[in-house]
Amino acid sequence: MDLLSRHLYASPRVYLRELLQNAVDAITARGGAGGRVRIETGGGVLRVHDDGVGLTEDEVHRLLATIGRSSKRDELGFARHDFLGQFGIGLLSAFLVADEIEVVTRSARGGEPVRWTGLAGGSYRVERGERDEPGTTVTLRPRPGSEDLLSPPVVAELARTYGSLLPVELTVDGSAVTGDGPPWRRSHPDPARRRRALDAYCKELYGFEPYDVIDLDVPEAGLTGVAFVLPQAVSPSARASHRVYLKRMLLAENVEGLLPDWAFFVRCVVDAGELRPTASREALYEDELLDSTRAALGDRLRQWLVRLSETDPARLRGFLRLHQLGVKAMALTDDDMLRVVDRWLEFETSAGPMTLSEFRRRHPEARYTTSVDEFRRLSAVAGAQGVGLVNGGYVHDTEIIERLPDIDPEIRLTRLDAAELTTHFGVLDPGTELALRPFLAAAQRAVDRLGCEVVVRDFDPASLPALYLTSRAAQYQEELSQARDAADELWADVLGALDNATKQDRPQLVINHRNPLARRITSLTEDGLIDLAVQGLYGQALLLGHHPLRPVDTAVLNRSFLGLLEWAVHDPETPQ
Ligand SMILES: Nc1ncnc2c1ncn2[C@@H]1O[C@H](COP(=O)(O)OP(=O)(O)OP(=O)(O)O)[C@@H](O)[C@H]1O
Repeated sequence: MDLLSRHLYASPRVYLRELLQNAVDAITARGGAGGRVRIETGGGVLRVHDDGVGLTEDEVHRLLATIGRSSKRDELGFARHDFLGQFGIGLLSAFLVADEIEVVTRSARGGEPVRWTGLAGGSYRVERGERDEPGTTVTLRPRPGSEDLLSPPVVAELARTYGSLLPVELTVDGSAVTGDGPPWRRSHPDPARRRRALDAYCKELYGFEPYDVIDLDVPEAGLTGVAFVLPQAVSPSARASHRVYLKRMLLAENVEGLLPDWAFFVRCVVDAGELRPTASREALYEDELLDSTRAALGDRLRQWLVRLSETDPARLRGFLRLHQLGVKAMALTDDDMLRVVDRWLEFETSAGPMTLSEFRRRHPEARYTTSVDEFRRLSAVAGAQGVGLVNGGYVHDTEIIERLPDIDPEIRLTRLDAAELTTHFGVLDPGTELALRPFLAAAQRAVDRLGCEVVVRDFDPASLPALYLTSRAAQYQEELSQARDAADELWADVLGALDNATKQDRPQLVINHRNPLARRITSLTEDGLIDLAVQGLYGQALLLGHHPLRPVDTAVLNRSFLGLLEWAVHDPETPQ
């Protein structure tokens, strides 16, 4: 008894739910229509009266006095469809708040009225009861310490919470608790007024005005309800929970797992006839039906979005601004969603914010980067060479871009290899090239030990003196050599063998011949100054491109900065 009554339920507040549930089931068993449940709180006791089917003395012994017995299962032990209860333990929850449960009942099938008194210790007695009409009255006297839970305001609140949508007439001390049933099933003169009523319902429940309201309907689960679209962005990792009624009795206000994980941008209220509760009635039982219901609800949200894209693009854009992460997550597995993203969601591109489909129209051979840094580094340069660049560095973006051929095999958006940009840069004419030979040799010496190669090219934007480019192969080389430094001997050997197998492909420092300062540097003749200037260009290109700085890079940057200062302020009288 202790195990069942104290360890199964999260809170003693459920006692009222269980009593209500039994009363409603008894009314259902009697044929349903016109049943009434009255709760009374006077005189320091709680009374729940129903005009349901009642119990004969025989049934009292069999059903009330035996834990785990229930009239609501069939011969094979399956829950009978129409009832809320099934486990035969619910009444015990009354022992959470009382030491004694009294049931006075008279069966609609005849026989004398009976009084059953159950004690928390496990014993019970059955006597003759007093009752004129068929039905049942359950009486609880609060255990010291539980008075509050049985007090009039708390009882009224609990009755409202659990029972306000029940299909019977329910009153607490004479005031009606039940009304017109689920708000989403009430009839309204026109859709606008219905929408206003549902907005108000959402506000009352969740405290927000919904961005939109989506009707839900999953016949196989006997489910109807509404999804309220949140008017504010939420973290996709926050588990969305929903208000679930089973056969119009509240199951819980925070049920998880009713919708697919990606649907974090809605809060739902649903009533389902066919979904099953766990024994504590605080969560949904994970079975195939819940699985398929979840999929069907996901489908419903998806259809809503696709429809919105066809009928109200402005509203869709507003929605996407709020909830793009959820939509992108959907697009990873869903083709329709991917089309919505392709057509409506703006990405960061070298031509400013733009949808992928629009961007592809303008740049049929566009490229994408897989990190924000790489995009920042190269978008201006790529843009100036006429190479369209999309930033695939934000959450889900690369995966989305790479999935585009699934909706159209013609789509060509390939990953940028920074080294390929140099193929768009102009080479110098042979005369200039020849004249620069001595400078190039000195420049190469200046950055040789930094593992980089110097070239001079002619490219836009002219304001950029130099650009540091790492090809993918060069990045791989760099990672390999860092791993080798950090690895122990065995792994260093293995990694070393790998290193030898790949061809040397070094990062490039591309000096821009179109930039006036860079051009003046290429005409320097003095070795010491070339050293400082080229290392300065190197450091500046690293910083500008947000490349990671190794200790050796920082040292070079320092050295060139101080050296150049020295040059700038040196006294022409003293030899350098
Ligand atoms: N108000 C009532 N009127 C008629 N019968 C009742 C009433 N309350 C309880 N019973 C009988 O007592 C049985 C046991 O009730 P109990 O609440 O323990 O379990 P249950 O409702 O069958 O299942 P669950 O544990 O899922 O609530 C019920 O199956 C029902 O036959």
